[in-house]
Amino acid sequence: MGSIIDVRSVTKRFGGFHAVDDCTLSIEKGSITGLIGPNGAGKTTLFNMVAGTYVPTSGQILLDGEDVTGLPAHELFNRGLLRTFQIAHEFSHMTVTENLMMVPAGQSGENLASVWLRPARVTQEEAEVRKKAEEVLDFLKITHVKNELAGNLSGGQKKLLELGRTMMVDAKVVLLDEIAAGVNRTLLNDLVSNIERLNQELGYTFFVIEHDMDMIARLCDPVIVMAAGSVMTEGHIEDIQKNEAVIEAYFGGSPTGEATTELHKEAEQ
Ligand SMILES: Nc1ncnc2c1ncn2[C@@H]1O[C@H](COP(=O)(O)OP(=O)(O)OP(=O)(O)O)[C@@H](O)[C@H]1O
Repeated sequence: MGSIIDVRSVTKRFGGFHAVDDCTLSIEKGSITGLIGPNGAGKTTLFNMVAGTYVPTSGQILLDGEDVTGLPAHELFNRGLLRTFQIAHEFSHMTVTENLMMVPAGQSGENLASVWLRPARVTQEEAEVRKKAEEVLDFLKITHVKNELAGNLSGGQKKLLELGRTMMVDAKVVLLDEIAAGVNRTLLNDLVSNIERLNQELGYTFFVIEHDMDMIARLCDPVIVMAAGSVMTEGHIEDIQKNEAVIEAYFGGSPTGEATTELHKEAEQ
């Protein structure tokens, strides 16, 4: 199918420290690719560069074959690359439907002048956006909470809403950052199946940073392992969990051994 994201020899330095160091990887179109690695491996820094939050010190990032190195997040958004964020505090006072409806408007640069000058167009657009929000709620099976304030949702429902926000625009690739954190197992199942449906039915590509190995094992293929700022290996999770170098990297990177225990636990199952 070809790649949708290509990271070519990307480095990010903070002072003299290489948080990401000559990193090269590709995300295949239509895949759900996981990114794991011990604490401090550079996963978040890499994500921040792919998502347009940080500009690489050197190297190149391509989105669907086009050079997007250094483009800010809103331009990447317009090209179909989205990242899920926690619902910000100010949005927690808005309903679930309102949270969904503000995604396209907030990004298209709709301003007060255009609202005054072209009220008919705005009304029609609003009706279309509301319809889209209803379709998203239906897809995610959360219509029953559409009038609930976002701040009142459970952790898992908030994650579904975050996922829903990516569906309000035509996403090509979605970056998921620790989406399983704070979600109970039942809602995690809903989350996993919705991500799989978005992938299979709507063709979304997902790039996922996750510490929860259960989530990675169920969802991601392939899995990329980062250590010390660059890619250590890539493959199926079963092979990764048996890889001695990966286990060693987890031991070295995690003095508490927590991450390693997670990795072993999965390998033993
Ligand atoms: N803004 C920054 N300024 C200086 N150093 C930074 C900055 N951001 C990250 N680092 C350093 O870069 C390294 C990689 O951090 P990063 O957060 O990317 O790792 P990670 O793999 O996401 O780790 P974790 O799994 O713990 O979230 C760490 O040593 C971190 O301290």
